[in-house]
Amino acid sequence: MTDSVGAIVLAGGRGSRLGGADKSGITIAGRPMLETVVGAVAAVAGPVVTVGPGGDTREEPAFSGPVAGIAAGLAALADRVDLVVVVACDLPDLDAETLRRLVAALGRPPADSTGRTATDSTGRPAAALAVDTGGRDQYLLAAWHRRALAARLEALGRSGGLAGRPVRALYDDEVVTRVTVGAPARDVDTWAEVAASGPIALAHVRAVLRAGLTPLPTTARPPLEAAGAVLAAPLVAADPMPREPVSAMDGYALACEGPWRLTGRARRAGDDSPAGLVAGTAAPIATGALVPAGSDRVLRHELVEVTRDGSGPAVVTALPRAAGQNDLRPAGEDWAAGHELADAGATLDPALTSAALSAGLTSVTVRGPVRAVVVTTGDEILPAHTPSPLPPGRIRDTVGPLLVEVLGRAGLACSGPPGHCPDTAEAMDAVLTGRAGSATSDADVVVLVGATGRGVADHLRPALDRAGATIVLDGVRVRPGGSQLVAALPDGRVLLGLPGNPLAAVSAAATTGRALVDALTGRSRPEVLVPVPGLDRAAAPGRTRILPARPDGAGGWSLSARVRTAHLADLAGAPALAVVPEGAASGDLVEIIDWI
Ligand SMILES: Nc1nc2c(c(=O)[nH]1)N[C@H]1C(S)=C(S)[C@@H](COP(=O)(O)OP(=O)(O)OC[C@H]3O[C@@H](n4cnc5c(N)ncnc54)[C@H](O)[C@@H]3O)O[C@H]1N2
Ligand code: MOO
Repeated sequence: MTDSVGAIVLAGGRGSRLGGADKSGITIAGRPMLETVVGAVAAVAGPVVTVGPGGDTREEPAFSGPVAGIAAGLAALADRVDLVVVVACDLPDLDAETLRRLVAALGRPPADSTGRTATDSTGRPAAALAVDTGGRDQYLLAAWHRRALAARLEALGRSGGLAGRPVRALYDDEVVTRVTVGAPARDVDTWAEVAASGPIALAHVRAVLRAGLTPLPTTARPPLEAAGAVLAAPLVAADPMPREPVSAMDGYALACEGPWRLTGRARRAGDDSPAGLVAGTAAPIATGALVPAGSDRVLRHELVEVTRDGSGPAVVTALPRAAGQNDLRPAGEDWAAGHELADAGATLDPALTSAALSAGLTSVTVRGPVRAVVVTTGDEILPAHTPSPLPPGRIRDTVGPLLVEVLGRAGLACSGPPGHCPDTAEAMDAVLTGRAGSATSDADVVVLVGATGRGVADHLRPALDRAGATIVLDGVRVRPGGSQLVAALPDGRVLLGLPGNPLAAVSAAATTGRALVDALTGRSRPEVLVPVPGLDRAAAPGRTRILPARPDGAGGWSLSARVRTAHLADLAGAPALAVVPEGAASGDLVEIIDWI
């Protein structure tokens, strides 16, 4: 009789080393890790129980750790099975064969002599535990005799409880056979490990860059000098708005009940007359003028009638429709001193810069603006203004000068015209070590166009190696722009490598360029999501597509189905790029990016 096998897949946890990301949703090699793991498990096990948010069951209490998760999974399996496979959801290389080996090892006496007491009277091990390539136990890749696992959990429950227990505790005092499974036991705990697993999903670019790059230092500057930068601390008003009681309209300042004798001195904006109003009197007042002491109301002149009766002062009477109206803006009507106008992460756009001035701030704490320089590569590239006829095989630079604008929209402030780097190792070394001129050495980010491929003329990767750079991102599962690259240079600059084809360069500048600014400045940025018809036809398997998007004149967007990447003609007249993930279906919302 063969033993029946069930499986517990742990898909909870806080992903603390992943910035709190949900591990099960992380895609490696184009596949969510959870899908890979469940696929492998389903090939060897009958009932499969996933434990975690959105799974079949959850640990009690939530986030109380893997041991509590395994207990919840076992309770859901009940006694339907003899053997239980226990796996974490973060094993992107797991395969069915590895699980079969673990299950098979349960039937044999332990291969290694643990010297511990057997709990199984047959002498078989209680559990078979995977060992990875580094010789480390992988506690969340194992097979168990169900009864042994149940007994072990019960024992742990009695001695200190299951919550927060390290998973290693399951194996203490058990007869465990270790099976060296090697590579399939690799787990993914950090974004660096995600990025090292080959081209990443476009959706992960932001998190990978945030984890792999150091934010720029903060500086305190007057608001106008910080325009375009990102707040590193909340923007807190120093002054109330308005600072003093002022009139919102041209009209009359009034004291107490009317009708009012018009005896007060007229007030203009900028007036600082100390004279007040006595009860029953009025004074003409301009928009923005300080309200005189003693007045408790302002009415715009459309709401009053002014009558002159003989030689006495004119009389101001409120019209019936003035009931309940008051055009006096008390101090602090819009905000009080100490009010938080914007959170850290907000961009000092012209509006927020202006608001900082309204709030009386003389200095704001910011990161950025990120300073960038564009360097094109390729011996075939001639300056954009080169007259015809061009020598055979040469082309004009059709993207460098325009990238400055695209990068600016993404939040990268480019200084000067693009530089050019010939296809030699020495020239590339000079760019990466800052010897290529002050523009490249002063920049926070060097944006390199071309040379991201692995062709005969591409010197970038060997040069990064020689420079001692750390590659943070090498390839994205996106078309166009798949070969893009981001590296941290030892001197603190960041290299953004854009693929050479012009449309790919623009597309990567608009998407990864934005994510790069987010990472370097802590910028927060909401995505713009819109419905787009015909999405299923636009989506492609295996990668995200970036397609030119045009307003359709009826409140929606239409996408270009086909794009050629060697020029920007297909982008002409398209103010946005649409990000169409693999598997996008009609009715889904897609992100659109205003690339220009
Ligand atoms: N064996 C493979 N070859 C290529 C692949 C691939 O997957 N396997 N991908 C292709 C794609 S897609 C792109 S994009 C490029 C990316 O390669 P590079 O970043 O190394 O780009 P270059 O080779 O330097 O240039 C590519 C193409 O673009 C033209 N170019 C470059 N700079 C400019 C410029 N400033 N203005 C106008 N045109 C420019 C250059 O002449 C090339 O024609 O790799 C493909 N190959
Ligand atoms: O980067 Mo290429 O399509 O992706 O032109």
